[in-house]
Amino acid sequence: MQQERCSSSDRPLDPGCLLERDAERSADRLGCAAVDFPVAVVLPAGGSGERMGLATPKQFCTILNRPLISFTIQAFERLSWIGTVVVVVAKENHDLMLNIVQKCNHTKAKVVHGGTSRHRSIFSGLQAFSSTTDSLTPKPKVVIIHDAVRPFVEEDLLLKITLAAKEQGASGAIRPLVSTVIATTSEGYLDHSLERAKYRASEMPQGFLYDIIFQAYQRCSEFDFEFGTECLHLALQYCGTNAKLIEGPPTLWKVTYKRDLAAAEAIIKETLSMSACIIAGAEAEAVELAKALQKNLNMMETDVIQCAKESNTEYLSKTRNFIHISTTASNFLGTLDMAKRFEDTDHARLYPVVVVWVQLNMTKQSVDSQKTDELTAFRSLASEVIQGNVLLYGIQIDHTKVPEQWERSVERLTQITVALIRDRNAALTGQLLHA
Ligand SMILES: Nc1ccn([C@@H]2O[C@H](COP(=O)(O)OP(=O)(O)OP(=O)(O)O)[C@@H](O)[C@H]2O)c(=O)n1
Ligand SMILES: O=P(O)(O)OC[C@@H](O)[C@@H](O)[C@@H](O)CO
Repeated sequence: MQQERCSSSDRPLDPGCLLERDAERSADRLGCAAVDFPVAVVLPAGGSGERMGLATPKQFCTILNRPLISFTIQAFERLSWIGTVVVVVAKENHDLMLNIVQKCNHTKAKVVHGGTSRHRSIFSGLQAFSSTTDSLTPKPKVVIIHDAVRPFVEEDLLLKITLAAKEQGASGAIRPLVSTVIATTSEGYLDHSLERAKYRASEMPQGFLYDIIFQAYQRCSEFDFEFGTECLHLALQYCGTNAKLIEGPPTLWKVTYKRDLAAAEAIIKETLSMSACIIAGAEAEAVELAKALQKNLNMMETDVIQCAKESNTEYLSKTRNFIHISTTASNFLGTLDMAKRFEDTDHARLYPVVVVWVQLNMTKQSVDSQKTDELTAFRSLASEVIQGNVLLYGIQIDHTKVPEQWERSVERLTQITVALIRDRNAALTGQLLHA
């Protein structure tokens, strides 16, 4: 049954913004306790994404029907100790960005126009804050600068970056170099190589005392604005502030090429598929199937967080995958009720909620007309709830008292369920598959 997957210890760290975890909530409490000064964010998102090679700038490319930039904004917005998130976009993308803010309910976001380079965009973002205290966006004590195309940023790193910036004036995330850095001659030959162990890749987020980074941008040269790529350098060069460097997790990378977008989608889908809630009602056969399915899912590293008699949206903060087991067609109404309740909830708005209706056939005598009616009703419900970001799938499984047959059926049911949860493919919604 065991399916090859990275072990839970190898799994990418939870990007931190997909599911509220107890750890996340306690970290937020930690953040509130440790951060007793105003913190704001500037997300440069004014680029064109040339290296991605798509017509749409990469920050607006979608993952699970949602623009990449929305995942990044949410990674900050969900933290109560973070205030305004200034999003810096090209003028031509202003309305598009306002639409994303409205659709995804990014209540902390403030949209401003960027410049012809990343540094110019960042400076525009910093200028959105005002030094007058009664302003709607008063200047913060610490400002976090983070590329809008780095969607995976965890709270504990943000806390470290923020506290270090408060103490040292500047801080930045770093990662070990993967490739060795070399210098080339003008003819394209090797001039020399750097000792890789002595160097690190500068990543984001970076944190600054607002006054320091604002002053650095006021003093920097046109060359810096045009060709510079490192905010930490500006703080050192123009304010004499030496940034504290903090090593971050592997998920800090910047989405630059198409492969990065595919990797980001894979991480988000994997994170969303880590848990599920099984609702089985009270019928003995359904409860028996729920227990067998739970055992198999746990073996495939999908943690079953609850085998509930009835579902309610409180589980939505812990998982976005719900498996409803019914033994007769009439219980389809239970699935209908669940799917309708999840529609347009805050959670479904940000990530598609998967509802898998498992129909346990106790007899094979259901007449074809009943099956046809049922399938028609199921399909129309699926096409309705998908508008509210609920993906409704169906799987039939025939009950049998023959142990080997039953075990094989449950294994097939598990594999189909895991595939549906992991892939979240809209094309399969409304289908009644057979385990
Ligand atoms: N004039 C610019 C250029 C870049 N950025 C932002 O800075 C971040 C990192 O820059 P990069 O990865 O280089 O983005 P692009 O410039 O869009 O990519 P490319 O160089 O491939 O065109 C991105 O969020 C990008 O939108 C910006 O705000 N303003
Ligand atoms: O040069 P790009 O605009 O692709 O990316 C900017 C990166 O250089 C920057 O995000 C980090 O290196 C930290 O400064």
